[in-house]
Amino acid sequence: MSHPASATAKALWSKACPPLSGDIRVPGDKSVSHRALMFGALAIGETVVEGLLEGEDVLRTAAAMKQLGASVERRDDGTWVLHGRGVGGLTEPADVLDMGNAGTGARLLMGLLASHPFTAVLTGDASLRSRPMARVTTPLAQMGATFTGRSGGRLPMAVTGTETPVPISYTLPVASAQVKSAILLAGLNTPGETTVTEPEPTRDHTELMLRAFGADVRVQDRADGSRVITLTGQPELTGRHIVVPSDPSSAAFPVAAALIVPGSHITVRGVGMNPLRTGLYTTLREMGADLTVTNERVEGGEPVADLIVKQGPLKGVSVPAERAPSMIDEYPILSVVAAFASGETRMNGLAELRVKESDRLSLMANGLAACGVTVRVEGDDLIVTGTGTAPKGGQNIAVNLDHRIGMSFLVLGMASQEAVGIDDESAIGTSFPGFSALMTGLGARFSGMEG
Ligand SMILES: O=C(O)C1=C[C@@H](OP(=O)(O)O)[C@@H](O)[C@H](O)C1
Ligand SMILES: C=C(OP(=O)(O)O)C(=O)O
Repeated sequence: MSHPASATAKALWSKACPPLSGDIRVPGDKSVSHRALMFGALAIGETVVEGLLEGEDVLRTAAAMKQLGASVERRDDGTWVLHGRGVGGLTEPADVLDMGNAGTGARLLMGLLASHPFTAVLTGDASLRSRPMARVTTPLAQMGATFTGRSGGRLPMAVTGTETPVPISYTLPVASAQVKSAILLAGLNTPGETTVTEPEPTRDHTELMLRAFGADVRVQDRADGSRVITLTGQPELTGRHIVVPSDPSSAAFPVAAALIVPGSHITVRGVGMNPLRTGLYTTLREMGADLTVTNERVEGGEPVADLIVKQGPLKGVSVPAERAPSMIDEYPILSVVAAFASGETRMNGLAELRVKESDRLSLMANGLAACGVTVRVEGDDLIVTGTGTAPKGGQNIAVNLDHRIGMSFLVLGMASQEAVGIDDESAIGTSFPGFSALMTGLGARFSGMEG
């Protein structure tokens, strides 16, 4: 589905640039930031969040938690302070909750609301209003919540939580941390044990952070690779200090740029290295990338490391479908890197890419083809064949309200023969505020005009 650009749309062009160099840090992790705000709003006492991502998606979650009765303030030093309502203590919002572009914000919030006995209405931008919500409403309805949305289970949607939620045991039909988290968040205000079984492990920030706040969350890894997560309902969550690591999904863009712009050498500091998030980095190393993971440490309970990246020759690889959950948001930028590698890169099992902020599978395939890259889609697989040389470029791409599509094509332009443009730079602010300034600081040549 195509969406018109936002009202604040601003075009941006990217052209071939000199070698990138510099020592940078990217903004905080989006997944961790959403959860820090939601759990802080449910905890008793004060929660202080350092390094919160101040991107549009997360700011929408902050606003929603305020509308639901929590105290959420930003201090002048950039830390965020919450005083929560206690589990089950959220209150009916006086107005619609507008979650903007954020699938994570909307779906996790639907989980929270499912076990609070009042009605709230959720909406979002044209992209979020086109995304499927049945994946969360189906299990949450089993717990007792009622949903009245548009056809196809889409936003705007009224969520009426139940006063008497029942715990469920649910097996995810798709690998989705958002669905898993929505059920666990509903389970917080539900008596008894709520259990989610995931066929393949997905990012576990909800489990880790809930435990840190004081909940009883048990995780069992089964021999067949599946994982069973059990939450004991109605815990008392206690406010805590959270340090948000830099987002590995954002770091992917400067890392990719440094791999393809000739002569580049950069360092990206303090990147989150949760093993359920690092599939891209595994893949890049298999492609022969000169990528060193160094200074591994634990900061604020999360593994982080510095990444040292140098440009060099890359070769095509086959990325197994089982790796998708650990790099689901990184396929757009991987497909750009693949366009500069020698030979075929086959990215297997990307059905979920079709229901992100846009149909990322089609947008990347069509945009890369327009830029002169040999690319095809077979079923749910994306296959990019590179020649080890720079693609032509020379296109203006409609990003369709999708930040990752926008950043991916700007990175492509940094090393292609002709400039590459995007129609809407503002979309990038959902996950990576300051992207353009940070990349320009490394050496990127971005401008409002073609050429
Ligand atoms: O739980 C999360 O924070 C996220 C889960 C993923 O979505 P799915 O659960 O739909 O795979 C990912 O694409 C999204 O950016 C963030
Ligand atoms: C898919 C993404 O986010 P969300 O689902 O939260 O909109 C993303 O950030 O790439």
